[in-house]
Amino acid sequence: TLTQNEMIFKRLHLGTVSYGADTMDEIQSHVRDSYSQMQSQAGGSNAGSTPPRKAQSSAPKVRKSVSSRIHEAVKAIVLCHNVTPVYESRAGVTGETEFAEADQDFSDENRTYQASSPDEVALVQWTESVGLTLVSRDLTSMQLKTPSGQVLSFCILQLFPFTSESKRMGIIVRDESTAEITFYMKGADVAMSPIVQYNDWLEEECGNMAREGLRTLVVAKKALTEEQYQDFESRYTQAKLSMHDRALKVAAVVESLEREMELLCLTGVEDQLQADVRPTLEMLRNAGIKIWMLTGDKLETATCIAKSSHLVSRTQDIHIFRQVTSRGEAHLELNAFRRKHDCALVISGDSLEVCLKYYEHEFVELACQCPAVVCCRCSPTQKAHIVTLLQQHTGRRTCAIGDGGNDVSMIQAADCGIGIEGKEGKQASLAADFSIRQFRHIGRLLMVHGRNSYKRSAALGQFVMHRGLIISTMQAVFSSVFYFASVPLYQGFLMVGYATIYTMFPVFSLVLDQDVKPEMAMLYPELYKDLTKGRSLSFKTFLIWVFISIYQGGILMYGALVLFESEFVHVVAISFTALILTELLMVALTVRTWHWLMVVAEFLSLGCYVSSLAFLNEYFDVAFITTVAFLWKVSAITVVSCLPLYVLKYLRRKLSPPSYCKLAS
Ligand SMILES: Nc1ncnc2c1ncn2[C@@H]1O[C@H](COP(=O)(O)OP(=O)(O)OP(=O)(O)O)[C@@H](O)[C@H]1O
Ligand SMILES: [Mg+2]
Repeated sequence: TLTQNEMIFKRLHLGTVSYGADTMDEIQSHVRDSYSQMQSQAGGSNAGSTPPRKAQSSAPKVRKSVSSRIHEAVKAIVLCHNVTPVYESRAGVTGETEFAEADQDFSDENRTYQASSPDEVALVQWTESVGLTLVSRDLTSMQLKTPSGQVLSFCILQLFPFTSESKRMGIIVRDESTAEITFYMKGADVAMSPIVQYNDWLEEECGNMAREGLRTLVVAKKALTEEQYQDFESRYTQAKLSMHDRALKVAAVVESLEREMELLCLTGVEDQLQADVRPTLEMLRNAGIKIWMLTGDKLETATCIAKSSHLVSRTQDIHIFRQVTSRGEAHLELNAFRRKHDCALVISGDSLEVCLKYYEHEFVELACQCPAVVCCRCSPTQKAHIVTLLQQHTGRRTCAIGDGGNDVSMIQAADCGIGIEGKEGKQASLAADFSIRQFRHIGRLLMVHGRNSYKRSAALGQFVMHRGLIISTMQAVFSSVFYFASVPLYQGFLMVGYATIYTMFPVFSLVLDQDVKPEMAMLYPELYKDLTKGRSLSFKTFLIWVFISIYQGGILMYGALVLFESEFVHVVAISFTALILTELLMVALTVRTWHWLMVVAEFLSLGCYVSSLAFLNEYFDVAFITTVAFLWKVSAITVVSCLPLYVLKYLRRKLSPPSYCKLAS
């Protein structure tokens, strides 16, 4: 999520030799050599009567040369994936798509690779750069092009797709020219190391690469004889047809194949940080947001990314939670961690599982005190689990940000899910509440839009309630004065007008209100801290508004009754006019920054009301409305209902100004 997902192949390690960016041309020449050799061999044997298969197997097998190992590794990388080359057909432009397909125009310049995993695309792109190109793929076959332009065809017999749980993927292919069947597999080191044959370098080299921030993948192969494959296939089909525990049985059959595989190579792919990740994380931290990084990556890679993104500052201590498997170990590790202070925590998914099983409460409590937490090798379900756990234990709001399919469950578990749309597809952004294109946009999303959304919804919600409650209070007072007679105070169009054109525009214009300028909100993320206390819309503010509504409703009604004129219509005229004015003034009181549309809305409402007086002679006595007595009575009542609030607001501003006011001054 923090990285661009634009992976670049950086390193290939074969156990004894390692190739970096500057030695890639060596690989290229090795690949070219081995294919030209094969071609000449094949050509020679074709002339004779020996089948090509024989010619190859008779090659010296004693100790594999570096060249052949490179060749094997590159071949494995180019075959073991789920990538499809796609051709931007130029014919498509002229409308001759069919022709282009029949033509099999595998030209290099209009080929792009498509896959759900950007890692795999990087690997296949790299093999293209060293000479072995994947030119086409369909459900059952793959075609490769060698440096000399020859096209090799492979039949895909089985494909075991990648899942975040298994952390590996496999494929069984048959070479069409030699009929050799090979099972290739690649995956995370934790998943692969129990599978491959004994070796003494894998773990160490993996760690070394990961510490540089590279994403590592282990590639292995296993040659299968025809009989072995047939046996496997029959068991596999049977397992797939079974009625009970199908997933388990299928997994068991596949596992039976994943044994003693020949380790071919270790690949390192670089994934750079996105733009502005550091300042964005900094901003979020200043805003009082606690950040947890949950990733499927290896511990070392994750730590490296956490450091380079300044999630953990350079000077900060990092506590790496050791691998634990039992209750006792977890207890010891937790105690060791408890003794450290102000120290970032890095923990792997498996250890986390154990800790949560036995010491859920203690662990969450300790982890919440950390300035930063990194959980690596998390499965998607674990990510979601952590989110729900934090919600339950801290009672805080959680926001989950993710960019891949493996983040969907976490995004859905969080109170607010944010998806980043990009190289890894749209799954995350489709599952999310908000979708952004880059991680850095989250700053503005929270600080500006989040702030406004919260403040405005709070203001609008409470105001709509106030508008309804004040008129109900007036009716209640009116009825009670007249011995609970069921006489409606306002009738017909007065009610309709009150709810619509007289008060609608100013109240709704509150959605344009903002307390802080966007630039200010971005510059001082500390302002966001106030919001996290949830004070804009709480029981307290609700009751305050209820109180205001009752006070104002009471004043308006009693005022009108005290200044009672001989006729009932006068009470209605005075109280209703005062009511409309009160509403408009209250909106003006609530507004923090005037937008020109708000001013328009206020005057529009007032204008509507005044002009409609001409038609309201059914309810009002028009002659009375134009008198001075009417005007002063209305003004007096309005002032009594609104002035105290203005005074209170003024005093509050002076005595305990909200933090944004301090900034503005
Ligand atoms: N296509 C693949 N084939 C084989 N192994 C893979 C493939 N993609 C990823 N892996 C391995 O599986 C591990 C877990 O992958 P997963 O997608 O769960 O997380 P991630 O992509 O590493 O991290 P993040 O959670 O940040 O997206 C990876 O670290 C990698 O080692
Ligand atoms: Mg991923």
